[in-house]
Amino acid sequence: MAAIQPLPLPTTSSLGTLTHQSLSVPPIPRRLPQPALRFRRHLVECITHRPEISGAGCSFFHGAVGPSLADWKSTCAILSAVGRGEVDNHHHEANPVPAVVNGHESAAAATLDVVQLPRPLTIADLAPTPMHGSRLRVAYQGVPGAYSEAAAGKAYPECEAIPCDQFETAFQALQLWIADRAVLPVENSLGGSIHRNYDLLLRHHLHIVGEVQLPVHHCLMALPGVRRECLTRVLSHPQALAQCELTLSGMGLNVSREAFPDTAGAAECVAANGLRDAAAIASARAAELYGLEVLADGIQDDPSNVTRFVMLSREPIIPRTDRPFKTSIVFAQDGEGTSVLFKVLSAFAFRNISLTKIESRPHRNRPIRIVDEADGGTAKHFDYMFYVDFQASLAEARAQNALGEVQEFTSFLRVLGSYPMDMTPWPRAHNDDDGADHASNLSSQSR
Ligand SMILES: O=C(O)C(=O)C[C@]1(C(=O)O)C=C[C@@H](O)C=C1
Repeated sequence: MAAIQPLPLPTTSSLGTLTHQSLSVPPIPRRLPQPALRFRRHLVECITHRPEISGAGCSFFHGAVGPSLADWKSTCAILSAVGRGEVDNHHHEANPVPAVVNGHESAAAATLDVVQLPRPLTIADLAPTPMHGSRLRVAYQGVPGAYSEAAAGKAYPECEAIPCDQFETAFQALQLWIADRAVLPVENSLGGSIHRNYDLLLRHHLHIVGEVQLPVHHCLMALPGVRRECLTRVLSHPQALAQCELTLSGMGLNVSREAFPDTAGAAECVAANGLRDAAAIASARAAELYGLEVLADGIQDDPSNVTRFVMLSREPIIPRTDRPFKTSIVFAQDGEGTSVLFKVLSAFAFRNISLTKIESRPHRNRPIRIVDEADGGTAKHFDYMFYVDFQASLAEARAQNALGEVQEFTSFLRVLGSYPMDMTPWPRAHNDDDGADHASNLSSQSR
């Protein structure tokens, strides 16, 4: 039987972040080990069995990262060493441990040179809760210091936050049991909807089990000692750049805007590359983590800037009626023009069910419908998928009746989840009601 060698972990600019590539596992032959499988086995083992990786002091799969850039880098060094087999690899060579995720043998077990016979299910296989430890593993997009990491911590206090390079990676990590939950942004009060996640929600069969609303408070940060006059560019997530556009222009900076996959990644880039002409827009925590100095605090165009995140799970929760619930659905219209939409919306209006959100996305399987076929099909209608959030629990008869009616008018209807509303009281900003105060406070901080 061939000995299984540890594989290097993926190297990206943000070491330790799950990448989309690292999750794609090719089809499994019956006997031959494959690099991707060995990597996945190694990755799964990192998460489940290796105290030096998953324990305290290592931030690879954790929300809790040491306070400084040095902590983060030493973590990366440990991980690279583990990847190269420099740390504790006797364990791998002599006695390969079957990779197990939540009580299931992972696909990596198929690499062993033995015939795999089906084994009977045990009670442990049926348990929906994690079997690997007490902490829930929550996938988010970005690197430590990203707002999404904070949202994961708000949604699941004490969780292990797993950084992922793309939204798609976070969906996959959950689907492949590498994570137990995912927390992903869907809309921002200034920037609007995060369309990519709406499309991904439709493509994956996961369930919304909750929501969190996170106040987003942006800082402009640069290397210590860099002055505002030296800046020629500002790096950040496009949403963050959009949320600060007016303020940035008002600050009189002559800077280009450069998009990054996440705000904390932009801060890390400024720090790691010693960029003295660049600033990043990110959280105060990112400034602290990557050793940057805050030049201006609270630069979002609206002091009560907030991003709404959804919490995803492989299993739905059972809807209840003892507290306010929201239900999210997606449907395709099945008829001409806007009358279908009118009928669908009236199903909710007649039952006094409030809608909290409506979003339309191109119907990817049928983006355009030709009408007027008799005349050679001149007129084209764009076809859409509609996403609607309404304020009721699926356990309520009025919600069930409304959906029954919606089904009559639509060709496709899916419930994405019925989940408790985030009812956390809104923290009132000290200068909430006075935009002028906000502006003057800003300029004094940024001097
Ligand atoms: O870049 C980050 O820090 C993120 O968590 C992503 C994200 C987003 O996708 O909207 C989340 C919250 C803020 O609205 C800005 C960016």
